[in-house]
Amino acid sequence: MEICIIGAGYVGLTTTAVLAEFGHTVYCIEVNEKKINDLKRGKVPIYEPQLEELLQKNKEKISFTTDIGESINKCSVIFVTVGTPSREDGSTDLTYLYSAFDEISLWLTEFKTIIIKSTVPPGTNKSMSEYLAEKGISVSLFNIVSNPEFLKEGSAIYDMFHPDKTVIGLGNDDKVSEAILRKIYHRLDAPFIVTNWNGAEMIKYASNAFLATKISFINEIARVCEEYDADVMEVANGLGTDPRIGALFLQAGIGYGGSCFPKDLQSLNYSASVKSVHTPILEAVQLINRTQIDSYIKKLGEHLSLLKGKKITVLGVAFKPLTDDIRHSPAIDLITRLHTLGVDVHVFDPKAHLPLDKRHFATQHKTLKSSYLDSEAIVIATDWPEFRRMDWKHVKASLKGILILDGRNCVDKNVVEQHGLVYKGVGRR
Ligand SMILES: NC(=O)c1ccc[n+]([C@@H]2O[C@H](COP(=O)([O-])OP(=O)(O)OC[C@H]3O[C@@H](n4cnc5c(N)ncnc54)[C@H](O)[C@@H]3O)[C@@H](O)[C@H]2O)c1
Ligand SMILES: O=c1ccn([C@@H]2O[C@H](COP(=O)(O)OP(=O)(O)O[C@H]3O[C@H](CO)[C@@H](O)[C@H](O)[C@H]3O)[C@@H](O)[C@H]2O)c(=O)[nH]1
Repeated sequence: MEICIIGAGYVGLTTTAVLAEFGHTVYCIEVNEKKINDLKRGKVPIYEPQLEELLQKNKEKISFTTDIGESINKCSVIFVTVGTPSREDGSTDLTYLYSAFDEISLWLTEFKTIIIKSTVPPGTNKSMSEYLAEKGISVSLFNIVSNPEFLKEGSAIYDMFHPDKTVIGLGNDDKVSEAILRKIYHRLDAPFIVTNWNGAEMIKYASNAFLATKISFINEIARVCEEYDADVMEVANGLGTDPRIGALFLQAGIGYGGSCFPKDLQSLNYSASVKSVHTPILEAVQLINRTQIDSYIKKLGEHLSLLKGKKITVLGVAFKPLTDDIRHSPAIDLITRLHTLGVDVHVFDPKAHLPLDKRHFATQHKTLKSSYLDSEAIVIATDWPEFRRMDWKHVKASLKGILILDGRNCVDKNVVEQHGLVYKGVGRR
């Protein structure tokens, strides 16, 4: 099939690569000219494992362009993958979605299936259908389908090839889109969950809210563990063996971040509140996450007695490993807090960089080893694989202090202690 993908971000580029691998011809349309020029030269603007290789492998089937009209004319299917960020009040900013629909509307002369992959609040697919109708476009010229995406950054390609389900939400009278979606995704071995527009939108928000709840739950349990000489890793292990609970997303740490959980929880909260639905669980999940860094700043203060003027190394800038994405990164929150307290902050991340407006908060090093030379303490803020297997002998010889504060519970406590260093984790004994 010939498919248009609007937006060349994490979701748009992954969808482009995977659908091309499935044999489709893909036109990836993006407003940012620099991104398109880079992509045309084979330069992928984000770091995501396997993405560059898969785009390169399928380059004959992929066109990158800023010209929406020319591409739409060739395609019967349009995926919309533009960003849907949060507004100040927690509501979702749908500006990019509306701008994409404004552009699509100019070229709707033949029937198209418009698939919204962006995460959008309940009611949005319906609103977009009405929006096109209000522009005078006949409803016989389009079907809108909600097809939320569940990939995780750092394993986006794998996740898109191996989803646990494909969710599609259809308009009331839509009898044709399910077959089209099944044809697009013919290579996937996963059940289809077919519901209405609002059902699909809610599945996406409920999924992210539930995952974030698991994380805040285990972080709260970690706080209690610390007071009772219990180890949250052992508790999570025991807890996760119950299949009704499940072992995943029970990793205690300095909190969740990223481009999805923070904004999607706020958005769901907002969608509920405008209908006067009280959501104490969602609020508690966010409160725990907002305050999770506090106790680790306190631990640093207790160990070093005075933080002001001390040299401390933070390992990690990205919100999670295997990505250069820094949106809502807890590592950056931590760096910001330490900078505000007068700490001389030094950082290292294998892929991510501090944003321009926060570059002066810390010295960012090009190598791991140079980042901790003469530091009083190391704080692990992102669980990159290279931090798990650090050369602890070298660390001990290079540090001025002895504290390793593992904000992701990702390094071996015993190995660290064997090297004469002091280990403190999250909810650890
Ligand atoms: N990042 C993830 O891991 C992930 C996973 C699942 C779902 N989602 C959801 O998918 C959506 C996209 O997320 P993302 O992280 O890929 O966003 P992103 O910000 O990385 O990419 C969006 C891209 O769309 C482009 N764009 C905006 N308006 C456009 C227009 N009118 N025409 C063409 N291009 C346009 C932007 O320039 C940008 O490059 C969001 O709703 C997000 O919540 C993201
Ligand atoms: O046990 C855990 C698991 C994750 N995290 C943190 O949670 C955040 C989010 O991690 P993850 O969910 O792995 O990455 P995302 O790429 O944000 O993916 C989430 O958000 C996407 C966008 O909606 C969804 O598609 C995915 O299904 C959903 O997992 C990161 O800061 C992680 O460090 C923890 O603290 N403990």
